[in-house]
Amino acid sequence: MAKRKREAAGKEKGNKKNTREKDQTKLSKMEAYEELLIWAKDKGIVLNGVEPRRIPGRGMGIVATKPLKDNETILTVPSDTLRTYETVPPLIARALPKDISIHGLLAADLAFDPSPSAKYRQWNAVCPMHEDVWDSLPLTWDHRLREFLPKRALELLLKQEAKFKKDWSMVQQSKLLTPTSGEKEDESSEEEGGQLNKTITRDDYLYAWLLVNTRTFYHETPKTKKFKKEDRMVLQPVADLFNHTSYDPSAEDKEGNRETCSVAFSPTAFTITTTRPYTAGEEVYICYGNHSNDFLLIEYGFFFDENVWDEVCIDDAIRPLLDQHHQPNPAQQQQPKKTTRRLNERGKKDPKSQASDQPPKSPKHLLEETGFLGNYNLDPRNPTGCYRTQVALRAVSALSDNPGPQGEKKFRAFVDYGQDPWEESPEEQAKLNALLAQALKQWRGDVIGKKILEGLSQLEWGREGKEDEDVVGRECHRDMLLMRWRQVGRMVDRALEELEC
Ligand SMILES: C[S@@+](CC[C@H](N)C(=O)[O-])C[C@H]1O[C@@H](n2cnc3c(N)ncnc32)[C@H](O)[C@@H]1O
Repeated sequence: MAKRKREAAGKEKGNKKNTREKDQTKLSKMEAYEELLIWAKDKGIVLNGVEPRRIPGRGMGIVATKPLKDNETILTVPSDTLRTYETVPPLIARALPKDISIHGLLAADLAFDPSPSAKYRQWNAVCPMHEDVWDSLPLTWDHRLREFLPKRALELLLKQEAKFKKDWSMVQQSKLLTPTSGEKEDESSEEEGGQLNKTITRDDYLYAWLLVNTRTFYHETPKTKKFKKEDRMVLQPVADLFNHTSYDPSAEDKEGNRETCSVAFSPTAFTITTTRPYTAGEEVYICYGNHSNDFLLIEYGFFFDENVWDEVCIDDAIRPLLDQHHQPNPAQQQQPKKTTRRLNERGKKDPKSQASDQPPKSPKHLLEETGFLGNYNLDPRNPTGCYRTQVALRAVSALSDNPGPQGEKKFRAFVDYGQDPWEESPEEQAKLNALLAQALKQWRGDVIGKKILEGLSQLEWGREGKEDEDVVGRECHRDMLLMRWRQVGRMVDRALEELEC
C-alpha cells in the first residue's frame, strides 16, 4: 500500500510536470497557429469569419469569429496549396517503389521532408504532437490491449496494421534509409537542393503515417481516378483543422440540426460552406463520413457518446446460439440408417432416398449457403438487430422446430421469397425475441462483463506482487476501451428492454 502511495505521489509530481510542459506546448502552439494564418494568407487560402482555436478534448478546431449566415463560404484552399502525390519531392518519390500506396508516399513526404525549414514549416508546426497521436490511436497501443477491442475495431486495426507494415517495409528497403534500415543514425544526404533526413525510425514513420491517416481528404480527379479509392487522398492545410460531427438524417428538418458544412473540390480550389447560420464562438464542423464509433476509434482516435451511425458487431453473441442449436437430434440419430441404405434393383442407391442420406442442415450451414453467416450488428436504428441478425434467428428457430427439409423450406420462404411466417404468429415472434435476448444476456455476462470489463480493470494494477511490470497500455487507452464497452453494454440493455417488453 505504502508503495502504491509513493507511486501515486510520484505520478502526481510527474503529472504536474506534464501539465507545465503541456501549458508551454499550448502557448507555442497558439503562436504556431498565428504563424499558420499569416502563411495561409500568403498562399491565397481565405478564411471568412472563422479561425482555428484550441477546443478542450478535441485538439484544435475551427470556430466562428462572427455570426455566419447559411450558405457562406468560410474557407477556400487553392488547389496549388494541396499536398498531393505530385507534390512529393522527387528525391523522396524516386527513392520509393512505384507501387507504394499514396498513403505511404505522403507519409514519407512528411517524415523525410528534405526542407522542413522552408515550404511547410508553419503547417508541420500545428500538427498534433507525437504524444497526442500515441495517446489516442490504437495502432500505437500495447498489443496486449487488442483482445479488449470490439470485434469490428480489431478487424479494422489489423487491416490498418497490414497497410502500415507494407508501406514501412517499402521505405526500409528503399534508398531513403541507410543500410542499417530503421536504426537511428547521424547521417543525412544532400541532393537536388534538399537535405534528406536519413535518421527516421519506425516510430517516426508511424507518426507521419498516422497524421496522413487522420488528416487527408478524399480527392477524386481524372488523375487520381487511376488509383484505388483509398489512395485518392490529399492533404490540405487549414481545412485539416475542422473537427468531425456526425450527420443525423433522421433529424434533418429539425431547426438547427444541419451541423455539418458542405465541402467541394473544383479544379481550382477546395471550399467549405455553411449549411445553417452560426453565432460567433460556435465550433464549425464538417463530416468525415457516416462512421461508427469503432471506425472513429481506429481511424481517428476518438469516438462520440451518442452517434447515430454507431453499430456494434454481435457475431460473438450469435455464434453460441448457432452452435448450440445444431446438435443433431438424438431421435434422428437412431432412425435414418435403414432408409439411407435402401438400394434399388441394380444395387444402386434409390435416388428418392438420397435426400434422406444427407444429415439435416445446421443453421450455420443454411446461413453459409444463403450468404448470411456472420456480420450481425446492433445499432441505434435497429436496437433489436439488423436484418442479417433476424435471418440468423429464423435459421435457428426454423431448424430447431423442424430439423429437416420442412424447417429449411420455412427459412427459405423468408430469405428467398420475402415472406415472414414468423410474423403471422405472436408466439413465433416471441420465440425469436427470446432467442436473441438469451444470446445477448449471455454475451453481456460472460464476455462484456467478465472477460472485458473485469479483465480491463485487473490490468490497471497488474497482477498481485507484479504491479510495476504488468501494467498494460496507458491509463487513457484503458479508459477509452472501458468507455467503448460501457456504450456497447448500454446498446445491449436497450435491445433487451425492447425484446422483453
Ligand atoms: C483532421 S484532424 C482535425 C483537427 C484536430 N483536432 C487537430 O488538433 O489538428 C482529425 C483529428 O481531430 C480529432 N477530432 C476530430 N473531430 C473530433 C471530435 N468531434 N471530437 C474529438 N476529437 C476530434 C481527432 O483526433 C482526429 O484524429
